[in-house]
Amino acid sequence: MIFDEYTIKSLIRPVPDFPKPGIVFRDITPLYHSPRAMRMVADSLIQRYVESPVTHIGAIDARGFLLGAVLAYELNKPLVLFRKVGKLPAETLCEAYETEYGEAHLEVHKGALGEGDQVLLLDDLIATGGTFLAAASLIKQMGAEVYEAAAIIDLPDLGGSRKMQDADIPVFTLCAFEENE
Ligand SMILES: O=P(O)(O)OC[C@H]1O[C@H](OP(=O)(O)OP(=O)(O)O)[C@H](O)[C@@H]1O
Ligand SMILES: Nc1ncnc2[nH]cnc12
Repeated sequence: MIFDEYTIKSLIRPVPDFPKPGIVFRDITPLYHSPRAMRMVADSLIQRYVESPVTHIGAIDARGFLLGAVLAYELNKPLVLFRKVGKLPAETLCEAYETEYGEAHLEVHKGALGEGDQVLLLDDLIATGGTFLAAASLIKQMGAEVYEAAAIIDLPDLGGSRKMQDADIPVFTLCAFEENE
C-alpha cells in the first residue's frame, strides 16, 4: 500500500492542554482505529527494514509496543521491551530521563541484548527525545547498537530528533507536526 502522509496526519488528533496546561497532545488512537492507515504505517516500516542488518526490535513502553510487535512478527526478529520502572520482573538496567511533561525511568532486562546486536528502536512519537535517548543508553550499556530509531511522529520544535542525531542515533519518522499545526 502506498504511504500517504496526508491521510496519516489527518488521523492524529491534537488535544490541547493534555496531560498538562500548555501541552498539545498528539493522539494516535484515531490512527490505530483505521486498519488502512495502520497498514500504511506498518508496510512502510517493514519495507524500510526488511533487507536491513537489524537483529532485534526494541519497543518502548507503551505506545511503542504496538508497532514493535508488528515489526518483530513481520521481520521475524526477537522483540526486546523497554518498560517503565517496576514492570519487568527479573534483573534490570535502569535509566532516568525527562519528557515533555515529567520525569520517568526506563528499564530493560539485563542480558536482553549483547555485543554485535543491531537494534531497530520503535516508539510512536519523538518530543524531547528523552525516552529514545534513555533506551539508546540502555542498548549501549549492553554492548549493542541502535541501527535506527523510528517513530510515526516527530515534533521537531521540541528538539528531540535533533538531539538524537547529534548523539549519532539515526532517526526515521513518518510525519512531523509544527507547534501550531
Ligand atoms: O521524546 P519524549 O519527550 O521522551 O516523549 C516521547 C514519549 O512520550 C510518550 O510516552 P509517555 O511517556 O507519555 O508514555 P505512554 O507511551 O505510556 O503513554 C511517547 O509515547 C514517547 O514514548
Ligand atoms: N505532545 C505529545 N503528544 C503525545 N505524546 C507525547 N509524548 C510527549 N509529548 C507528547
